[in-house]
Amino acid sequence: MKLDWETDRSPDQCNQALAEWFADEFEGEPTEPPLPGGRQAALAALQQYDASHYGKSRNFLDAPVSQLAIYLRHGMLTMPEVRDEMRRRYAGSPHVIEEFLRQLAWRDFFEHALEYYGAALQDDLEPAKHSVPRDNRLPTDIANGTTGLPCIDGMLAELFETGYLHNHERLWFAAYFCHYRGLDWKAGAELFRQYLLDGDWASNSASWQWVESTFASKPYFMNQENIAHYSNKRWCQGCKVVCPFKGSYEQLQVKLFDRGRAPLAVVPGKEGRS
Ligand SMILES: Cc1cc2nc3c(=O)[nH]c(=O)nc-3n(C[C@H](O)[C@H](O)[C@H](O)COP(=O)(O)OP(=O)(O)OC[C@H]3O[C@@H](n4cnc5c(N)ncnc54)[C@H](O)[C@@H]3O)c2cc1C
Repeated sequence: MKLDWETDRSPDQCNQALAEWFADEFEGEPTEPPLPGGRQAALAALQQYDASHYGKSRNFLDAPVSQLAIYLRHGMLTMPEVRDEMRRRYAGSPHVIEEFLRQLAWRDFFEHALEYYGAALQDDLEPAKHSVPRDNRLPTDIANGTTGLPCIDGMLAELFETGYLHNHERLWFAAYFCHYRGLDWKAGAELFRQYLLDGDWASNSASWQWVESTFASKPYFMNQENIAHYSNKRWCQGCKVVCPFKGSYEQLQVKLFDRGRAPLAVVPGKEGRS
């Protein structure tokens, strides 16, 4: 079937064509994507994105990020195009886009990792740098977004409804999944691939392994202070639950990793690559 997305089909016709094309692949009615698809929309998003405050603000949920990963993931933009456009636009002040290009380089590195490791990237690349066992199920409270923790359920609702999560939310959720729930990163990575519009095999699996410490020298985890600060207290204000993330990094390290076994050189990851 030939699909000409950019020219002769209305959104309704595109949805209809998709529904027929992927009839056995999804449940429910087709829905409008949160971002317009296609090459023209991708180029417009690239041209409109103001990266001048990216370095200082990217870790904050309220700060505008580019959302270009969705277009990169689906081949609507290439990494060299994004890099060159940013370099051209910020030629007079290259330091402004240093952090943006660094993140793009991570994406490039993860694609090389996938090329190098192949299917092995979907399995532990190294032993975890802790000795806490993992359970490979996806618990129903997570699958349904009903864990009872407002922040985690908020992130899950956002994932399910929009197909997007900010990088910091991805890190927090992955740390919750692996370290606070003791679950296998592969089940979490599968959940992300299922719902993220930019879900892929390279950045997704490599990032989950980075959080778990099977592709990094230490596990990444966060505390409540970190979530409250970078989310501008989005969920913490008025939160009534007993917060599992409350405590210093030193206290949480003991709680998460020192369960009667000697931890393997665990160092608290405050920000790391996030
Ligand atoms: C657990 C976990 C799972 C992830 N899964 C995916 C995934 O399936 N697909 C995906 O594309 N990215 C994934 N990422 C990386 C990152 O979170 C997204 O690329 C980014 O949040 C996409 O939003 P954006 O385009 O607005 O990014 P921006 O912050 O605007 O960044 C610009 C571009 O740089 C690249 N980039 C930014 N942050 C990262 C990062 N931490 N690692 C690698 N590249 C980065 C992306 O290509 C992004 O489009 C994951 C990160 C984590 C922690």
